[in-house]
Amino acid sequence: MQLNSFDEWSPLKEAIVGSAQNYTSHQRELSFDLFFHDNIAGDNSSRSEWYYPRLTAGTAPRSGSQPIKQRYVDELNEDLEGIAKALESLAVTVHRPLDIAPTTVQVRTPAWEASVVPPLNIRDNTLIAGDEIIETPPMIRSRYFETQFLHPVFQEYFRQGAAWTVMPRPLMTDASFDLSYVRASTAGGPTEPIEDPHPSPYDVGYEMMFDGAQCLRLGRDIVVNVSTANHALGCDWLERHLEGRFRIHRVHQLSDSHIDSMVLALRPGTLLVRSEAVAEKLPEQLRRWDLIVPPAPESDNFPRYDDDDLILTSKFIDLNVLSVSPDTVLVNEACPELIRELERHGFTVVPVRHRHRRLFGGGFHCFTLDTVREGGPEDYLD
Ligand SMILES: NC(=[NH2+])NCCC[C@H](N)C(=O)O
Repeated sequence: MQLNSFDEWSPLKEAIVGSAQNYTSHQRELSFDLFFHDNIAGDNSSRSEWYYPRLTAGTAPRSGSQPIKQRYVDELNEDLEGIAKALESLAVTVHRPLDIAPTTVQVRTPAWEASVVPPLNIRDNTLIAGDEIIETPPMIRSRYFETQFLHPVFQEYFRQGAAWTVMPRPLMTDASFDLSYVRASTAGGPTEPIEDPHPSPYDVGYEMMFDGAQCLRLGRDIVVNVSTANHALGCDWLERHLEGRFRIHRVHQLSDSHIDSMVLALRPGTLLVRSEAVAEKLPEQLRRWDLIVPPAPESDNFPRYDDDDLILTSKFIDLNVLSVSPDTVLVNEACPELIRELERHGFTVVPVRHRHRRLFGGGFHCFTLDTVREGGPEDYLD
């Protein structure tokens, strides 16, 4: 089918589901620590205090490769199969990425090298803007070529007529990163400092670094979270590139980067939000929509982990639901409060198992990329 995805809720026809095959480790280095700063270093607004492994007291290394227990990877892959099956049972055609090779693959550029991670949170590095695939410039070095694992699928959409664009790639030296957000957000919580950036002959100042998951798509409007100078450059690019086709609405520091555990659009006129405070930061037209604010998740929603298991998301990660239609939503079965709340608002909930979302940085919305939905470039903000 032709690529067509303008919103987050209209009837879903085709989607890609990420893969965790051969996920063996996280590589802790500057770009990883910066990206997950709010989770691994801690900030009171998003970090859970429940049995949070203490990095300084525990055995977790502060830099280098940190192995992930095979059991978690196996269970994650089982859950990913379950997500794919659930979508297929709802008549959605599911595509899967290429698997990465079982031996550790390294990426090397003139400026640095990093070990590659599998294409799991595929929402992050691609934005589908209507009939166009836009590969976004990553913020984590190990994800630099992640979209290549999606190329067999992208090539097929290209053959069917899709536009396909790659945003400019950063040199991504330490000096490329705007550290102001993480430096400011360390106030008030137990924190660990970000390593000092090292100079490189390839320094060019702040560069464009931006994830597709910073965007909330609403027909002809796209709401974009901008928290750093890197994001602002990415958003400038997007605005110029999409001019005349989409309207961009910036929100300032709604989260560290991704928007999809803060606010999700479930149907025209209805938003699922983490809190009332989140809703206040949204563009004015959206503040008139109905808000669903579910009760904060309970600690027993999550597995208990060891001190050397890195936790990469906040406790709000299960807000990261995937809409299959304006009245049907895929929700983590471990989240009874959220399920009840959505049912109370008239949604049909399809409960699906996903155990280790806090270890792998994403929920159902992050793990998927919706490539074909029925909706078009409607104006929902009028
Ligand atoms: N597209 C994504 N990977 N989204 C995940 C965002 C998770 C968010 N940082 C949280 O901790 O709640």
